[in-house]
Amino acid sequence: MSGTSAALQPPAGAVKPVRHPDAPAPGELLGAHYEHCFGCGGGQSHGLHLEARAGEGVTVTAEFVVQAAHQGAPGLAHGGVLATALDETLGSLNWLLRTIAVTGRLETDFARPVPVGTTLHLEAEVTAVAGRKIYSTATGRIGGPSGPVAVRADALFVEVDVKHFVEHGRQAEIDAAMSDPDQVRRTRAFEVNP
Ligand SMILES: CCCCC/C=C\C/C=C\C/C=C\C/C=C\CCCC(=O)SCCNC(=O)CCNC(=O)[C@H](O)C(C)(C)COP(=O)(O)OP(=O)(O)OC[C@H]1O[C@@H](n2cnc3c(N)ncnc32)[C@H](O)[C@@H]1OP(=O)(O)O
Repeated sequence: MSGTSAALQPPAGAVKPVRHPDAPAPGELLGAHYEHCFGCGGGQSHGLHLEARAGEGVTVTAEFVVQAAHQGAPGLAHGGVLATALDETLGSLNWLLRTIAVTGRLETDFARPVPVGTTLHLEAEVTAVAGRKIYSTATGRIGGPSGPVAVRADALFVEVDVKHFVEHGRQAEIDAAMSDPDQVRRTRAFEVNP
């Protein structure tokens, strides 16, 4: 079962998501939203290095190879790391909406153990939008993109202003991000709403 809690049921009046006209084309790699992101950044040696790709509509696909640093039980991925992979994949959907949003709620099902060395094939889509609330769902499959579902999640992301990060982040990292032209360009790409 998944997505059963009332908090993840879109309210009456929710609408279908609209892909932003300047969204990356289907098939395009999205790249990291922040170099030091544990999910997608290249600057975290034990991070997930998850690579997400734009799909059709408001969908993405992503891959994550489970490393020894990601174990919970011997030779098996830690559930929290798998939840992170789902969260990161769901978060990358915001590239297609060109909206900055953070995870408010994430409900995860763990259906099969995931051994170290496995490639987790993820796919995610936005199912509904209600004001600042973005409803989405994701699956992670093993053994190939059409293999059995090992993990799945339903989520509610909440749209925020870039001020959210500037006000809450530690000053040293905020200063470094704001003085990095590439980071500023990437963040601005989200600020233009339809
Ligand atoms: C140039 C320097 C800047 C550098 C920035 C760098 C990059 C920026 C670009 C992109 C990065 C974007 C995101 C990161 C991407 C990927 C990482 C994966 C995603 C994450 O890992 S991200 C981290 C984990 N995440 C958090 O760190 C959030 C902590 N949290 C909060 O910051 C607040 O909690 C917030 C903002 C969520 C809401 O606060 P708020 O005050 O803005 O709004 P409010 O509470 O009014 O909620 C509005 C409506 O959402 C409903 N709602 C809220 N929460 C709910 C819940 N849990 N369940 C059910 N409904 C919920 C309310 O019920 C209401 O609904 P209604 O409108 O119907 O009343």
